[in-house]
Amino acid sequence: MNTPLSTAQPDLFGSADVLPPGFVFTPGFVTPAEEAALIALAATLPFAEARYHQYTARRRVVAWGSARHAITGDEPKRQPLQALPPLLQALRTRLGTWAGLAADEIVQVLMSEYRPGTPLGWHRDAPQYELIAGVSLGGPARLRLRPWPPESGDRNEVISLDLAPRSAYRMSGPARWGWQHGLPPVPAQRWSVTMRSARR
Ligand SMILES: O=C(O)CCC(=O)C(=O)O
Ligand SMILES: [Fe+2]
Repeated sequence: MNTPLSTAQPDLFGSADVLPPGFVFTPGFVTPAEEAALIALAATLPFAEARYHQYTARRRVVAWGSARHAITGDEPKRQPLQALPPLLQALRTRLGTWAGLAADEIVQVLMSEYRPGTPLGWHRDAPQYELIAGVSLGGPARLRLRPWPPESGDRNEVISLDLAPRSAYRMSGPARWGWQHGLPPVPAQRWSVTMRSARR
């Protein structure tokens, strides 16, 4: 059956044919043991709320990367990439390989913590970045995507994708530049690790 994007049904979540071009999703990218180790690492990190454009985001983040590549320039706990913990260095190499990047092309690593009930508002990532790749840990989340700018498509055309724990996603091309994304409030504690290359 041919299901239009605007009425994507729950049983189609994760199906590649309903995702925007340039969006790649894969379940089971990390093992439960790797996930547990990353969550244990998170417990040691100095998460803080970050200003995101004009508002303070409710998720808390830790960022590694040069000042030039900070999302907004005012993340409270930004650290150099050389200070990236070994577990995240290994993930940077693996996620980069999966996303088609050399590890050194990834100029920013962001770990985010979403306490239960925390949303992430509609946005496109800052334009100084090109490719975005992320891994989900802990609780589930539903990623929503809508065309951007609005006149480029049907504004009611919202695609939802369940981001299962341990899955990975990658956004480039149209999915990255021609769509916004956001998360409705998460039902349970969740972490994500997102990585970005510099805009070419
Ligand atoms: O938590 C996620 O997987 C999404 C994060 C995101 O969209 C971002 O950091 O820009
Ligand atoms: Fe984003």
